[in-house]
Amino acid sequence: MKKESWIPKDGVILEKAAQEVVRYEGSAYVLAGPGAGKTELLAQKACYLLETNTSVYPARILAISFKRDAAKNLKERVEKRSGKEFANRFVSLTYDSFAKQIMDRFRLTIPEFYRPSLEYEIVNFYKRDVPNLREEAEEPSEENGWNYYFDYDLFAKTYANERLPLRVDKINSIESWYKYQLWKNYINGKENSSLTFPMISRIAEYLLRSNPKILRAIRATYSHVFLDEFQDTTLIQYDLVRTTFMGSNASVTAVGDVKQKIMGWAGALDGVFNQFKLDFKAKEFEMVLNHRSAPNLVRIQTSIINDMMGGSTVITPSNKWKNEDEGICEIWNFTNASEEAKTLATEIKTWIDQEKLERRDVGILVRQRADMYCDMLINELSNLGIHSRIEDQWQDLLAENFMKYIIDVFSLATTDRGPKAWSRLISNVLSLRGNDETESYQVEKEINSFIVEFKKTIKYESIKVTKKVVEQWLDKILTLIGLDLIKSSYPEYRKGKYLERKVKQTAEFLFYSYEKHKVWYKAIDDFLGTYSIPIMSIHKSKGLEFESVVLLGLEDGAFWNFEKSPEDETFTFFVAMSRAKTRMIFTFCKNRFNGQERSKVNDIYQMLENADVKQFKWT
Ligand SMILES: Nc1ncnc2c1ncn2[C@@H]1O[C@H](COP(=O)(O)OP(=O)(O)OP(=O)(O)O)[C@@H](O)[C@H]1O
Repeated sequence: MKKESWIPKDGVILEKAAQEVVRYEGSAYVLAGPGAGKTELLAQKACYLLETNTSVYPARILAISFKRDAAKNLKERVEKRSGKEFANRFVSLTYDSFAKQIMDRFRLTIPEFYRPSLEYEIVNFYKRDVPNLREEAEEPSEENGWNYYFDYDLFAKTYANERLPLRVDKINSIESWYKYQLWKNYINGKENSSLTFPMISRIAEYLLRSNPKILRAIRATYSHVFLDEFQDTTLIQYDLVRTTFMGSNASVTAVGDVKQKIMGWAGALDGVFNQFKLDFKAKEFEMVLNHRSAPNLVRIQTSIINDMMGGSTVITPSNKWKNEDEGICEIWNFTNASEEAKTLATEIKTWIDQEKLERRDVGILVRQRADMYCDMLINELSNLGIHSRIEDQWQDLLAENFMKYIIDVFSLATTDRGPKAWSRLISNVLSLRGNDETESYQVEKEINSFIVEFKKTIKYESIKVTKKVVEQWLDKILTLIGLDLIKSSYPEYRKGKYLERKVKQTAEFLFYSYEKHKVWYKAIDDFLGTYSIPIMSIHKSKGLEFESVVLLGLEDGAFWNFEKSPEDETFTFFVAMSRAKTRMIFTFCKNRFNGQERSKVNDIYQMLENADVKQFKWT
């Protein structure tokens, strides 16, 4: 297709800056607030590049996101709009999987000291692991004049901040000595190495930097690179991107919102947009529309942005709304937590009934510990016949690459909603096996006869459904689809027992849903969360949106780190409040746990007051 004839997909109308970004050929960065359509812009740009052959065949486009479900969502949008064939050239990965794929693929070129064993374990390294490290290593004698007291927290955050190789001759402090020990122990200390993702990123970066041939090959693969949620990129992640693409022919487009930088605690790089601008000679674009939130919410968000950042940003709601005052934002004050739970449950039920909301249209967010903050609410909702669940574990599991096969086979065997699942499944299997449409008859026959049999098994009443039985069914489904192919097509499954572990977890969760409903078609929906109000931490809500949002516990206790990191915590609050399309409720509960105040988070309340957000006292 000619560039001039291309128009955005699905009837989407892009604002002027977004249209320019789609067609801009150089590297660029796009700053835009919540709901501006940053992710949507990347999907549209991918369609444009592929359909107009601006990304010249057979080059690929690489998109890097933070979360697995975000990467999957982006890929699906491109696939839906441009078709599988084009979408095959759109590679959508997380930072972690990008680094891991490079390391796994070129493992043998890594210098011995840093080369992990073929099978390795992925681990985390926290502050609490530092004492173990100290115990395991034989500490050097104290004659060197070093200060033997060091900050474990800082160490755990920065152990991989330096580029490899570590210089033995530069070991001049207890921290640098332990950094070296950590790499040595984790890589070579046991038969199988243990690696954290920051270590994997560092190894991948080192590998590319020291192997120009491999670097050239990777650069030749990608014509364009997209970086989503760029504000949260860490020093280590950025270093990998820079080594891979700075000075290459790839145009790199980074999108993000500095006001949603919520990974500061995890090392998000300050000033990363400026650094990117210099390194990639990138042009700045700014988008000013908010396609998500109702006008009154956009007004409040804008007031808060201007309080947070200074200046006088203007953000415009989209023109789909009828009135300027559409959108509710309120603070609800409670004295005790059981009243809070009862009131919220009753109100949520009213929203669902009167506004015909689906369960998934309501999002309940907490700063942390959803289990502790929401147990009463979960019970009260359940008393009213509304199921809710803490999404964190499901979110990651449902984004697994093998899940689509399992869900479609299961749905086809247990429900009557056939045609969509059927054509999706066949098309996914054909593409996994590298077959073309002419071979579809054979594949359809094979899968159909499996499903006919599977239906009988599932319906067979005397079968006692247990976790083990479900696990066996899942194994059979994956064997039908092609277990080896699944392993070879998705790099995360190539090594170790990760796939087995995830299949086991799927069986466990499916079984749990089955136990609740005792009929499979309901169990599948339950597993997918169709019947549940999602509850999650603000961090997990990044990139998501809901018709109505409740942020439960805008209190000192929940935002306990506010004094130490006011900026991070304010941005976190801002992420929460910008998830709402039409209703945003904050709650404060005086007697939660051992009593709550709002003095530490007073700045947030002040900003809400400045924006004329009203408070209500319920009890
Ligand atoms: N040009 C557009 N026209 C109409 N709707 C749009 C457009 N762009 C995005 N949207 C819709 O607006 C919502 C927000 O889009 P998206 O998630 O891409 O925003 P974002 O900038 O990534 O948001 P955030 O940073 O808050 O996560 C989505 O429902 C999306 O479908």
